[in-house]
Amino acid sequence: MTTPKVLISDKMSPKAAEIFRERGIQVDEKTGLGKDELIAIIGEYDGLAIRSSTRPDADIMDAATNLKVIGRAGIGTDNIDKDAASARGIVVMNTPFGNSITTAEHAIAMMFALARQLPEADASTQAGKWEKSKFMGVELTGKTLGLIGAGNIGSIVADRARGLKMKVVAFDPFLTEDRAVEIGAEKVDLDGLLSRADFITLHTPLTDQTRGILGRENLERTKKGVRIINCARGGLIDEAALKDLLESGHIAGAALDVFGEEPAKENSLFGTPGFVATPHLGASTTEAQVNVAIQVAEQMADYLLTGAVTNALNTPSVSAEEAPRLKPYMTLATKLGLLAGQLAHRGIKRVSIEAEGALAELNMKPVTAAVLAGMLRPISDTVNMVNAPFMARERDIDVAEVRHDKEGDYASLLRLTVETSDGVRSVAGTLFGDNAPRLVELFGIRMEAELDGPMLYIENEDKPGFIGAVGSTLGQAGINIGTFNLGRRAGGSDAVMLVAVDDEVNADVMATIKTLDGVKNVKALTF
Ligand SMILES: NC(=O)C1=CN([C@@H]2O[C@H](COP(=O)(O)OP(=O)(O)OC[C@H]3O[C@@H](n4cnc5c(N)ncnc54)[C@H](O)[C@@H]3O)[C@@H](O)[C@H]2O)C=CC1
Ligand SMILES: O=C(O)C(=O)COP(=O)(O)O
Repeated sequence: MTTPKVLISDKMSPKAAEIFRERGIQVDEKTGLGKDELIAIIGEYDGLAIRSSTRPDADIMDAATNLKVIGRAGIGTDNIDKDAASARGIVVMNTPFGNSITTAEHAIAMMFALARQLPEADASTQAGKWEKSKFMGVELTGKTLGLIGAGNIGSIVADRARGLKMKVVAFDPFLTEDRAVEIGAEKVDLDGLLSRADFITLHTPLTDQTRGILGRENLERTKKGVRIINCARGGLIDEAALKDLLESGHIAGAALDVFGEEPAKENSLFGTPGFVATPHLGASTTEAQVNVAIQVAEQMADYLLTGAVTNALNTPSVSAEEAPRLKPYMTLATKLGLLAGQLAHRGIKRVSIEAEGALAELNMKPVTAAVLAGMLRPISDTVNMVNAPFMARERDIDVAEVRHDKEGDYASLLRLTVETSDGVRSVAGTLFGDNAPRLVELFGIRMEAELDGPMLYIENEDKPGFIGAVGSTLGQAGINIGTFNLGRRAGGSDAVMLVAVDDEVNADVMATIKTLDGVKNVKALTF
């Protein structure tokens, strides 16, 4: 394996580079690159470690011909085109907890800043004005804090706010009543929150559903004198409406750490009375930055060196212990998927993926992803383990995973049962001695075959002389046979043959084989 190479393209704690080097990974740190500059060099790298400034999009990923993983030292991944990454098989991972306390503390700091007008009072005092009567504040005790988004950061904010004797109400469609009780918040709908909250703080990701969640209409429905804090993402609030409502006095204060356009060197809100701004500092503490740098570097190094996947947004997790055990099963799964996909004549409607024996004890999600990647490869040049589950869903393929407790004939077995409009057919395989994948059953017929290189699949009536006829047709065409794998349905006249050939079989030879007496179906396969 060649030494993987990682580019760190945003400012990060030196811990990240240190860890990459300790793990034997080459690392370059080049921050502040323009898009074209990044495109010019990204082809060299296997990994890209970023924060929020680098915005990897489809153009950058097209140039990133070796890129296997993008690691976000932080939480939000709205700066990464995840569909483009998935389509190219690039794993996207983040560090979901490393900066959450720090960000929650920033939201609380912003709340105090608004309640006591700290930034304006500071500027005025340092300007020698001593305007004691101008800066009349409000107490937090007894006030209602409305949380929009009660995930990791929102829950920490709720905990701190309760420590300040505030009443916490939360709007989050995914928050259960039990969890609301646990975090000490009352679950409410958005209207209830807008009408009751004295302070509103946002803690959702930026998605198509949350974009503009505090648009003009919702801002107008807030309680008069409300104070609003946004340490989540700029696109959640309508900035123009916020400015109008601050100027009209309906909103008493707003503190934004994040903006629709960043870096926000200019913004219409700047200078508005009651407005407080910080330059996306939510995650900027020494502690949080060390946490996320260590975590992102460890996760990326694990993936590049061992295949272990942690905190990925577009592919199932695989632990460092599981990765080496799963690897041969993934190869088996891909090969069986390829076989099933190549032999399916019509669109696949349903696939059942069954595990027996040792495999049934392992994490099935990556195995399923590998099956689907193999199965869809005949119809897609771009499918891979990362995007295969999405592609299967897009094609309405129903995917079922089944684990069997019972021991079968093999130490482990993987069986795929594929349903198309032509019927239901299954293939099964196992791992032999040195973890070598082997097919052991094809459409209910027992046979043992390695699935490798170009192969010919032939279904025929079981008649004397048939094998010889196939052999001589291939021989006359100058095609060398590697292995001949035969199987026969018990008691019946159906036989199947998988022939490993050294070279691909051309259309003329295929046509000749199709004319042999007893042939029912012929297909050229590749693995
Ligand atoms: N200012 C900064 O420097 C930082 C900002 N952030 C931002 O904070 C966001 C939240 O982070 P976490 O709490 O760790 O994420 P999380 O995933 O733990 O929580 C997000 C919550 O939002 C909720 N949610 C999703 N859609 C919603 C909707 N339509 N309405 C209401 N709630 C909805 C989810 O159910 C979830 O509970 C991140 O996505 C990131 O954008 C995170 C870290 C630092
Ligand atoms: O973790 C997040 O989502 C953040 O917004 C932090 O952004 P940053 O890493 O400070 O650019």
